[in-house]
Amino acid sequence: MKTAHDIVPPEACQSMEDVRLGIDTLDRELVAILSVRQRYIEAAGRIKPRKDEVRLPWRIEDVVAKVLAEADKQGLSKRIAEPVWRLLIDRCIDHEHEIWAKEHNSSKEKI
Ligand SMILES: C=C(O[C@@H]1C=C(C(=O)O)C=C[C@H]1O)C(=O)O
Repeated sequence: MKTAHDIVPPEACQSMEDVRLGIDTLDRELVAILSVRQRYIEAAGRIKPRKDEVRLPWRIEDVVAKVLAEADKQGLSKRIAEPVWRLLIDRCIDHEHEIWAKEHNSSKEKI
């Protein structure tokens, strides 16, 4: 399997095959990273004691601000980064709610 080390750098691409191989390779890495992010969300759902702490507006803004600062440093468009992260966080919070409910209902059953 090709890795990020084998692909043609974007500026050196000469064909759509080069471009698509680069994108498909990076997408696999993004999926791997996002699946680890999802596991941190699952840990949050397990650790947070209260349901009303699952969505914390101050932390959402903190995450987005850090992402936008990094996007600026690394040359990622804010017009791509901001909506992608806001949707990602929104879906992560839905997932965290599901985990929170499972974790907290099953611990009640044990009592
Ligand atoms: C993981 C957390 O829970 C939520 C999920 C967030 C995320 O996906 O980054 C950010 C804010 C939280 O409402 C957290 O509070 O840090």
